[in-house]
Amino acid sequence: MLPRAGRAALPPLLRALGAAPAAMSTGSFVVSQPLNYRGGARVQPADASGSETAFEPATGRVIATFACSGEKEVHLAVQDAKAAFKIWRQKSGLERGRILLEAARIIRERKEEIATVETINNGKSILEARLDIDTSWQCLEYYAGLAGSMAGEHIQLPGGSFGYTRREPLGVCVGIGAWNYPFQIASWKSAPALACGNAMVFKPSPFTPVSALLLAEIYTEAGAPPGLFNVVQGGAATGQLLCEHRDVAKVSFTGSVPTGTKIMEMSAKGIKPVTLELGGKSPLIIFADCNLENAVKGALMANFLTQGEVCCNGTRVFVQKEILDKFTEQVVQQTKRIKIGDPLLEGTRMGPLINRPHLERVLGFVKVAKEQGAKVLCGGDLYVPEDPKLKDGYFMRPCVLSDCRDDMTCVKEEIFGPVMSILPFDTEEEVLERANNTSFGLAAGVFTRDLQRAHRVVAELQAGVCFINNYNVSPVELPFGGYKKSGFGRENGRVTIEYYSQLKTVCVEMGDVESAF
Ligand SMILES: NC(=O)c1ccc[n+]([C@@H]2O[C@H](COP(=O)([O-])OP(=O)(O)OC[C@H]3O[C@@H](n4cnc5c(N)ncnc54)[C@H](O)[C@@H]3O)[C@@H](O)[C@H]2O)c1
Ligand SMILES: O=CCc1c[nH]cn1
Repeated sequence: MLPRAGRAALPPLLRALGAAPAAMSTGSFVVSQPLNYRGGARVQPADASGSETAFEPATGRVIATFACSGEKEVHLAVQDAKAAFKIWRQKSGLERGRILLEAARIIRERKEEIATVETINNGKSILEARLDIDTSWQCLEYYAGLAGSMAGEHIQLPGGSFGYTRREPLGVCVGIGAWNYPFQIASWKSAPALACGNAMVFKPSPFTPVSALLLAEIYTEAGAPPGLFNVVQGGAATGQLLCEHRDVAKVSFTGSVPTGTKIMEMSAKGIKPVTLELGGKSPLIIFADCNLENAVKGALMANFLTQGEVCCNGTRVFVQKEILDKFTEQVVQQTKRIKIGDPLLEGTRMGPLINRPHLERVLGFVKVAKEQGAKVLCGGDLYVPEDPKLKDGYFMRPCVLSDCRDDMTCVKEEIFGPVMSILPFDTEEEVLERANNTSFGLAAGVFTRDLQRAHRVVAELQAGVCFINNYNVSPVELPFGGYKKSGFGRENGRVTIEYYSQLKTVCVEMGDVESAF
C-alpha cells in the first residue's frame, strides 16, 4: 500500500504534481502544478484558448482546472520537439534503446503511484490500472529491444553498382489520446515513435490530463533530451492546431470515428501520414462446443473491463442456441457478483464511468434498448455506493441484455459502457454474416473447442484483432489496430516501426554515367 499521511512521505511524482497530503485515498487528490510539459520541464502554457476541468469520477470532485494550449504554446512545444529531434536522430538505436529501457525501469519502480493517479483520474479499478501500467513499461522495453536492430537493405545492381536503404525517422510526431487508457495510450504511441528516432508532442484527453505528465517526467529522468516528449493540454481546438502545424510530420490518433475522420481530413491537407485507432462494435461468437466456463469468463472480459469503456470490447455476444440459456444464466450470475465501488480499494472490480454526461448517455442506450424490445437481465441502472464520499460518483451497474436483434441501437452503435447484448444464432455461416455486418472492424472473438472451425472463422472475420478462446488480452508483441471504420495503422508489434519511420533509397553508381543525351 502507498503512504497516506504527510506531504514529505509522498512519492516524488505525486509531490511534483502538487498533490495534497492525503493524496492516495479517494476524495483527496488535487493537482496544483502546471500540466503542460515542454523542453524537459512543467510549464504554464504561453497562451490559452479556453480552459478545461478534470474530475475524479468516483466522487465527482474537480481535481484540476487548466488552460487549453493556444497557437503560441503549440508552436513552442513543436519547436522544442524539433530541437530534441536534431539530437535524438543522431543517436544509434542502441543508445535510444538504453534510455527507453531506463524509462521502463522507472515506470516499473513507480508503478503503484502511476496506477493510483490513473485510477483517481479515470475511475478504473486499481487492479486494472496496474495491468495498464504493466503493458506500458512492457511496450517501452519491447521497442527498446527493437531500436538497435532497425536496419535497411543492401541491393546489388549490374556492373558493381548497388543500392541501399536507410530506415529514417519522420520528425516531430503528434500523439492524441482518448481518456480510457491515458498512460497506456501515451506509452504505446511514444515508445515506437522514440525508438525510431522521432520526437513527440502528446495531447491527452482533457478528461484525463494527469498521467501523461508522469510519463514526460520519466523520459526526462531516464536521460531523454529536453523536448523529446512534450505534453500540451486542451481539447479539439488544441488538437487541431497540432494536426495543422507545418512542422508536424505525423499524427497518431486514438479516439472516436467522427474525430478520426476530422484528423484524417486535416492530415490529408498537409500530406501527413496518420495512424487511426478508432471505435468498435466487436462480435464475440460462442459456439455450443466451447468450454462454457471459459466462454463466460471471456464474455465478462470482453465487456466489463474499465467499466466497458474499451474500444475493442466484444459487445455483440452471439451465442449458439443449444447453450443460450445455460450461458446467459451463468453470465448474469457472474455479472451480478462484480464488486462496484471505490476504485482504489483492492476488492473493487468496477469503478465509475468517466463523467456524468457519459454515464447518462450509456443509461440512455439501455432505455432505448428496452423500448426496442430488449430485456434487461441485470443492471443498467445507477448505482450509489454506501460510502458517502462516493455519492456524487458516476457509477452504474453492469448490464446484460437479452432478446436482442441485429437492428437494435444497442447492437449497432458503440455504447462505450458496461452493456452486453446477447444474440442467439444457429449456424456458422449465419453468424459470420451477422458478425461482419457492421462498419466497424476493430476486434472479434470466438470460443470453440473445434480448432479447425476456430481458424476458419477468424479467417472470415473482418476485424484487425481476433481472439480464439480468450478476449481483451493485449501482449505488446502483437500488432493492435482495426479494419474498416475502426481505423488503420497499427500499434505494438514489429510492424509499428513501419508507421513511425520512412525508407530512404540510395542508388550508388560504380561506373560511368550512361547519358541518353
Ligand atoms: N482503437 C483504439 O485503440 C482505441 C482506444 C481507446 C479509445 N478508442 C475510441 O475512442 C473513443 C472514446 O474516446 P474519446 O471520447 O476521448 O474520443 P474523442 O474522439 O472524443 O477524443 C479523442 C481525442 O481527440 C481530441 N479531439 C477531439 N476533437 C478533435 C479535433 N477536431 N482535432 C483534434 N483532436 C481532437 C480529444 O480532445 C481527445 O484527446 C471511443 O470511440 C473508443 O472506441 C479507440
Ligand atoms: O480501448 C481500447 C484498447 C486500448 C488500450 N490501450 C490502447 N488501446
